Amino acid sequence: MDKVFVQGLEVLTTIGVYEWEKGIRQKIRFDLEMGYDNRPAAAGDDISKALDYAALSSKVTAYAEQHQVELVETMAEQVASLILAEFPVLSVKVRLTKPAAVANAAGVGVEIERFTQRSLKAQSD
Ligand SMILES: Nc1nc2c(c(=O)[nH]1)N=C([C@H](O)[C@@H](O)CO)CN2
Repeated sequence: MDKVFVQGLEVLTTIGVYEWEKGIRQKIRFDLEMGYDNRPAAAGDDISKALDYAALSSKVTAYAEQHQVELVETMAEQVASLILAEFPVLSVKVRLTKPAAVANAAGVGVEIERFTQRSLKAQSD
């Protein structure tokens, strides 16, 4: 399957399980990978047939800035749902890194992958 990706999208938001985290904004980083058929866009050199990674990045940034949660798991799941609902993708992989959460670690976080019913059916046919 073709992919469109967004690497290292940084967002400042309020996220964390501890009380001290609920009154500050921390940097989180998204690496996103979407399953999408790139051939129609390439055939016509046509942005209207492409998955617009700039529009997708803006949506994810606005969502993450405006929604406060405790767990990185929750934010990753919500962003995956947002992308599947608002863009015509077949699948989405969301890797969410919290770069400053754990001393002596370059980053911690989660990675999830979710599929549309359409792509699951195509895989089983
Ligand atoms: N699996 C997770 N573990 C932890 C999370 C999390 O979101 N998922 N969050 C924290 C704290 O908020 C931490 O990031 C603060 O340093 C701890 N463990």
